[in-house]
Order: sequence, then structure tokens, then C-alpha cells
Amino acid sequence: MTSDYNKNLWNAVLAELEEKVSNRHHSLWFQNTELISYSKDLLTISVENEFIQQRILENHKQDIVDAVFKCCGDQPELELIIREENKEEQGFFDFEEKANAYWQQEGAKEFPAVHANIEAVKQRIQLNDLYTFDNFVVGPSNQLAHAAALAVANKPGETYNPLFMYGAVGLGKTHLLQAICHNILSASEKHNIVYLSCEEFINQFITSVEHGNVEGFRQTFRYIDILVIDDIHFLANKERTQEEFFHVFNMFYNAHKQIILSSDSPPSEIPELRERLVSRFKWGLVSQVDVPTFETRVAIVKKKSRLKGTPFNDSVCQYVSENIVSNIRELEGAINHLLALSDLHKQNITIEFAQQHLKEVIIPEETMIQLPLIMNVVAKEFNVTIADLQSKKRHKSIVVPRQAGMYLAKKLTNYSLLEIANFFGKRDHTTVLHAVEKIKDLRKQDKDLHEKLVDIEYKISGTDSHE
Ligand SMILES: Nc1ncnc2c1ncn2[C@@H]1O[C@H](COP(=O)(O)OP(=O)(O)OP(=O)(O)O)[C@@H](O)[C@H]1O
Repeated sequence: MTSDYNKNLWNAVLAELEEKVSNRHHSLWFQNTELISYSKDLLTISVENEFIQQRILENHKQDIVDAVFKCCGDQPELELIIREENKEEQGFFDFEEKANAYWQQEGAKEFPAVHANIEAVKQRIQLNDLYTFDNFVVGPSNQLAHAAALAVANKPGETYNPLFMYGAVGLGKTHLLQAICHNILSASEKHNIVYLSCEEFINQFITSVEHGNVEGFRQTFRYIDILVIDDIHFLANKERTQEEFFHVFNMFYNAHKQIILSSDSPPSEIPELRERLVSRFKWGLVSQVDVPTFETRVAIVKKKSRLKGTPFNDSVCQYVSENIVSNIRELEGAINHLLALSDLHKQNITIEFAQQHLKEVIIPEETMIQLPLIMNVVAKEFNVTIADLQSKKRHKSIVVPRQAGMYLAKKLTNYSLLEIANFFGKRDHTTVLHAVEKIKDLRKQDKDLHEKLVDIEYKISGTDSHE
């Protein structure tokens, strides 16, 4: 067929469509469409972007088929493709502009910017290809969480809703969350999954407040089938966002749409979390991801080293697993460390090689500075009690020593943020991050504090604590 024929045919179809489609829709959706190819079996039309593609498919597919039939007596399948040159440039704002224009004309009954947001979120999902069920080692510490994740991945919205997974840092929660997303997406690309960190959810909400568009933010979630939020404990103390999340949660739950959440602690231990959210988070299944056993760690080292192209032998796997106990991210760090050094020195990773080089990342338990020692010295030097340091007291005379203790614990030990937080009576690992930043700042401004920290560090480890 010549391009003139295509052009004429499409003009005729568009004219037919004018009968069926309101002027407003006609110019919004069909203005920049083009007939790319035509046979009696397939009609291919190009459109500007995915938003328009979706609107036409949802609302006007049959209109087009009917119009084509009227024009030439054929009933081809309809295919809408996005114009090649637009694919790259098409960003969120492009979609949003269109969607907002449409919405303004349509009135408030629908908010198509959701499509824009879905696209934006999809672009951001960026799942890690390695975080699949196949690459996840199952052991007693994560068996239930893994089984629940698989069940949800196979039947979203039908088994455990919400699925709430919690555990300390680096134990595989994100891996499982993403494995669910991979599975659902590979079964059907039709599912609109949104995978957000809690911080992203909070930021998006704040932006919508700033732009006076909270309703739009809410409506965004109406078009999503599966909502996955990592690190939901960041909702702690954020009252307005909790309120908003409550609405979003209800919308999903009532529509039998799947909600999947991860957190560093169980719902009832997330500080300052509204009771109605706590109870909702428990409606489905709350499942812990715990510290892996020795055998699981060995299996993880085997699998990870194989995936990285250099399988470690049994004795190396065991050595690494005996020495790195509480965090799989650190286990992976040790594997990477050995791989990098073996590459650098052009040596095989034998047990001797591992013993020699892992010294740099492993601190033997007996020589590791222990948290009670730090607590004792800090309490003495700041003239407070250990009970004060572990209390919830918020007076400055207690808060600064407590933050100094966390700061030193982070600096001088290998304990995880959560372990340090727990030791100082806190539940959230971000408290430690905050304390570290705070003390770093304070010691720059406060000479006395700086000197006290130098002194304490010397007493703890015999070294200076200059930043
Ligand atoms: N059971 C497992 N099998 C294989 N790899 C695992 C397993 N558990 C964790 N990992 C790996 O450990 C690393 C850290 O896991 P992940 O990021 O999922 O932890 P997390 O619990 O989400 O931590 P955080 O709370 O810090 O976000 C990842 O590389 C992940 O692939």
C-alpha cells in the first residue's frame, strides 16, 4: 500500500470517528495519530505516547474498528504503537501535562495523571535482576517469609494481605520484595505494580501537599494493582503521611489488591505508629526474616560466589560463614572483598588466602570492642547513668551523651545500626544515623565536646578520635 493510500484511509477513518467521539476527545487523542501500515488483518497506528495509547485502547478501540469497516469493509486487528522518536523523550511531565489537560476538561470524575504517575513509577522500579526467588537461599531463618512471598507472588491479593515482612538490616527483605515483583511481572505485564521505598512515598506525598494536589496523589493509587513499600518503618513519627497511607491502605485492601510491606521491626514496635495502622498491618501475615543459621550462611556464600562466576570451595565458604554472622550484606561484602583481591593478586581463593585477607574485614569477637564497654565509659565521662543512656529521656543532658555513645559505637565497632539502636533502647536504626550526623556536627562547633570524645575514645580503644 502506498503512503498516500494510508493517509487517505486514515483521514476517512478519522472523519468517521468524528461521528462517534466527542470533539474534545477527538482532538485530544487522535490529533497526532498516523496510519503506519494496513492489511486486512492488521491496522497499525502510531500515537504520541503511552498515555494516549492507553486511552484509545480503553475507550475507542471498537470505534476505530467500526470506522475502518465502514471505510473499506475490513475488520483488521488494531495495533497502537508509540512513535519511535517520542519513546526516549517521553517523560513524566509530558504525560502529566496531557493528563492534567484532560482532567480539567473532564471534571473531577477521573484523574488520568495516574497513568503518568504509573509510568514514572515504572521507570523508577528498576528491580535488581539478581533479587529473584531462584537466587534466594531458604533456611529456618526465612522459611516462612519466603513461603509467604511465593504464595503472594503466585496469587496476589488472594492469600496474605497485607504481607508484612520485618527483620534487621541486610537479611533479605528487599530481595524477597523484589522477587515477588519479578514473579508477578513475568507472569503478566498487565499488573500495575508500584514498588516504592517509604521515603519515596513520603516525598511524593509532601510534593502533592506543596502543589495542593493531595487528591491527585490519592487517585494515583486507584489504578495500581499491587503496592510494595520497602522500609515502612520510616512512617514513624510522620503523622500526616500516616494518615494518607491509611487511606491508600484502605483503598487497596477494600479492592482486594495486594499490599506488601517491609520494616525493620514488627508493626507494634514501629515508634509512634497510629494504632489503626498497627492493627491493619497485622490483618494479613506478619513474618520475620531472622539472622541466618551457619548452614544457611554457607549455602548463601556458595550461591553468591557461584553467581559471581568464581565458586568458593567448601572450606572457604565455611570460613567466611563462621566469621560473618549477623548480616548477609556483610557476608556479600566479604565475598566481594576476596574476589577483588584474588583478581588483583592473580591468586586462587584458597582457605589460606581467605584467612589472610578476611582479617581486614573481620574483627575477631574477642578483640572487638563491646557495646557495654562504650556505654560504661560514656556514662562515666558524661556523668550520667547507664539507665539514663538506655531510657527514653529527651533532656539535652541525656540526649547528647546517648548520641555520643551511638556515634562511638558506630565508629568503633562492627555492630549493625539496629543492634546499636537496640542497645541504646531505640528501635529504629535511623536513630543511630541521626546521632552520628548530630555528633559529627556538634564536635565541630563544641571544643569541649570534641575533647571529651577524644578522651573517651582513647579510654575505649587506646586511639585518638579525631575526625
Ligand atoms: N536468603 C538469602 N539468599 C541469598 N541472598 C540473600 C539472602 N538474604 C539476603 N541476601 C542478600 O543480602 C543482601 C542484602 O539483602 P537485602 O537488601 O534484601 O536486605 P534488607 O533486609 O532489605 O536490608 P535493609 O533493611 O538494610 O534494607 C542482598 O544482596 C541479598 O541478595
